[in-house]
Amino acid sequence: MAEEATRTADPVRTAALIELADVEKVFDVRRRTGPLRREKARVRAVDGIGFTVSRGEMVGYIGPNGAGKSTTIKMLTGILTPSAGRLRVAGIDPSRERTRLARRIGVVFGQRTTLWWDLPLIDSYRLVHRMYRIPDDRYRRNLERCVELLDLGALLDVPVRQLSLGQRMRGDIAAALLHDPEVLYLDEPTIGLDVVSKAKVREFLRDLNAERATTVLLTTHDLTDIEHLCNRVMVIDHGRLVYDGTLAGLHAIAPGERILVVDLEHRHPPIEVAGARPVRVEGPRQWLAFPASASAAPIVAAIAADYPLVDLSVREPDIESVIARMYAERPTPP
Ligand SMILES: Nc1ncnc2c1ncn2[C@@H]1O[C@H](COP(=O)(O)OP(=O)(O)OP(=O)(O)O)[C@@H](O)[C@H]1O
Repeated sequence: MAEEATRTADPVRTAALIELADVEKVFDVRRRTGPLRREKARVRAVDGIGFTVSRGEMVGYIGPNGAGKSTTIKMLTGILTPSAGRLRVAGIDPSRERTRLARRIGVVFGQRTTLWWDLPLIDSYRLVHRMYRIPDDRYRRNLERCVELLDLGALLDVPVRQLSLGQRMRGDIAAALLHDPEVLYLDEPTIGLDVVSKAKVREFLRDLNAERATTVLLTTHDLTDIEHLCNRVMVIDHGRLVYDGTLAGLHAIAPGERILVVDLEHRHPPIEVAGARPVRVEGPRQWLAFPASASAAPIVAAIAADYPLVDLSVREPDIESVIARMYAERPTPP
């Protein structure tokens, strides 16, 4: 895994658009230690991270809650200044030249909107047009393209606060792209969206990357986002980069399990079938775990042959459990 983690620090990769070397971010905080007592403490949110991302890459940046993902993204946009280390985006030091960098990057936060809440969607785009001083023809071209591909036509005159979460997210993505950024940071872009909206957003991002070679750094708790979009994934834990490689490689390090949820006609003792183990029984519903790398088909066929099957579904392991398993298998860092 150490090899994987250093793979991208290769200086030969010259087309690096995002570069971090030994980057740290330390917060000084005051903690309550009693009714009237407060103590100074230091939180090392990012602890010596180094990686590079080349032009046109789509990279997943994942890790448990509090791992340091948002802090990294905030440093990459210039909102936060690193406590130590070197950081460049498109050759620019983000915290020193935040305004210049803003013309080269786009940012979308799934949990927050950058659109004007009370204004119709189109007015937000007009404001972005002026704020970024986007040439008129370029603005029109980009707007038309986003409206068509993100299906925004019927929404342009609707105040943002009346949009559904999925509509708002598509609106936010368009706003982040009107000035043709080279780098797009996406923080949980599919959180809370229904299956159709998720698919739409993913398809749009894939096309954007294919057509414009936009570099994308994506944080998400949804493994399917990574599966559909990223051939590289970086895992951060306690402020340190603990994995940098393919998603398949991550699964291989943390051989997870998938869960088969089986609905039978009636209550039944735990199902016995080769290749899966029963993990839970609740009335007529049973849960069986099987290796993520195995096919569900033979297990499903065997159950259908021997049990009164009504319905079934397969659940992917959530990213937290994949990562948790991965950590359980690796030695604790010094
Ligand atoms: N402004 C701040 N002041 C003090 N501590 C902070 C601040 N911002 C973040 N932290 C701390 O830094 C650590 C990393 O936080 P960060 O928000 O980067 O994690 P994250 O990986 O984005 O988590 P999540 O998935 O929950 O969003 C946490 O311990 C957090 O409490």
